[in-house]
Amino acid sequence: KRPKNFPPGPPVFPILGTILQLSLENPLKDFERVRKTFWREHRRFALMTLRNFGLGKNSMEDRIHEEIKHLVSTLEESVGKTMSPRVMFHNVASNIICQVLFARRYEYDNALIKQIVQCFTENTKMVNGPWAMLYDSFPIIRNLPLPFQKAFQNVERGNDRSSFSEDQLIMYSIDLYIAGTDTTSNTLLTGFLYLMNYPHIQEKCQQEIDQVLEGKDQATFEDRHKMPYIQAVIHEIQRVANTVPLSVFHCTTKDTELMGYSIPKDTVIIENLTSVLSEEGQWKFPHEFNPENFLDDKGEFVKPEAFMPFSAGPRMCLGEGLARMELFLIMVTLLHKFKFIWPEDAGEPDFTPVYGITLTPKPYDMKVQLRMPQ
Ligand code: HEM
Repeated sequence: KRPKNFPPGPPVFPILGTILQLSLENPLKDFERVRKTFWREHRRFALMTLRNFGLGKNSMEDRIHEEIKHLVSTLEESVGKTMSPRVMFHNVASNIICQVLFARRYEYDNALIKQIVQCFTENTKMVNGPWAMLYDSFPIIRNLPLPFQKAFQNVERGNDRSSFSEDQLIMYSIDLYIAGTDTTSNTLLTGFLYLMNYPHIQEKCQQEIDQVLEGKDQATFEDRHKMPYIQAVIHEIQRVANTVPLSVFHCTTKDTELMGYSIPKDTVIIENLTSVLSEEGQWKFPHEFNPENFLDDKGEFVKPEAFMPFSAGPRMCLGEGLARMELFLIMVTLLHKFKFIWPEDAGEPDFTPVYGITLTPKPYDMKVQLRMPQ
């Protein structure tokens, strides 16, 4: 039952609540429909300033460059061939966060890391998929042998159960590992999918990189201030990638008043980042891939307030600083060295992502060519 003075919303049915009004496969369109009808006034709240906790700067940059060297040699082995970048980008993001957490990296074909990446990839699709929604909505089914049990098994696999649940440190490390791997890798995958299919944008990036890096052997994060176009492209990639479309679900910890409405303690709050990142009126080209969304008339980089792929507020992504550094250094280094080509036999690109707690591009192949004599 809708509590007294609760914000307006779709009709609620006994027992079922609002579940019939959401597609279990991919509710993003339904949230958009519901937002248009009931939640327009809340937009202001979604436009709060981003806060960046960041991570130690120079040491981080060195770690990222160290990993990029492995990435570059993997790509060099693929020059002239077609390869699938999915596992590779997962490994890169995974190794960078592993360096932070455990001071070590894993070879890209390491069996343990392959298994972990596989488990987390499955879980990010399951966590807000149809079975998870049923799990959340109907506590009575939680002990039944239904497919959501697989998600719990995935988390437990390879760990000693008794110490696993007791050791908070392990939980923190896993949180950071998951948060730092799937997000960055899927953003990179989306980025290269678009750059291959918008070759003029890829070339324009390369021209700017060549100019700024002339005579230097590698990029620094500071170089971003001299690269407004690259900055715009990376931000536009993050905007269209919409990597964490519903952010992380929150919950009110006490009875809350919001714009005159009452929201009781323990209400689930879902942030619709999808709608902010493509909202008409906030973007010059809300529905296309166009770096102009982040450039002013003079070609200078500008960041509209509605750019919030890392969410907002006191619980916003604490890895934003690391993620932005990774995206910049990886994109710049790879575009400097290589040209990425959509294979002739790959057909029309499909930009529609696979829904989960993170959005993932459908698997694709890419062709790699060296740009400069090595
Ligand atoms: C492109 C990459 C990334 C995107 C789009 C992204 C996005 C997000 C979003 C939307 C949230 C939810 C914030 C909220 O609850 O309001 C979040 C939380 C979080 N992210 Fe990221 N993230 C990225 C990379 C990273 C990286 C590299 C790390 C590694 C340290 C990380 C660590 C975290 C953590 C620990 C949280 C939970 C914060 C909390 O609950 O207080 N993220 N991220």
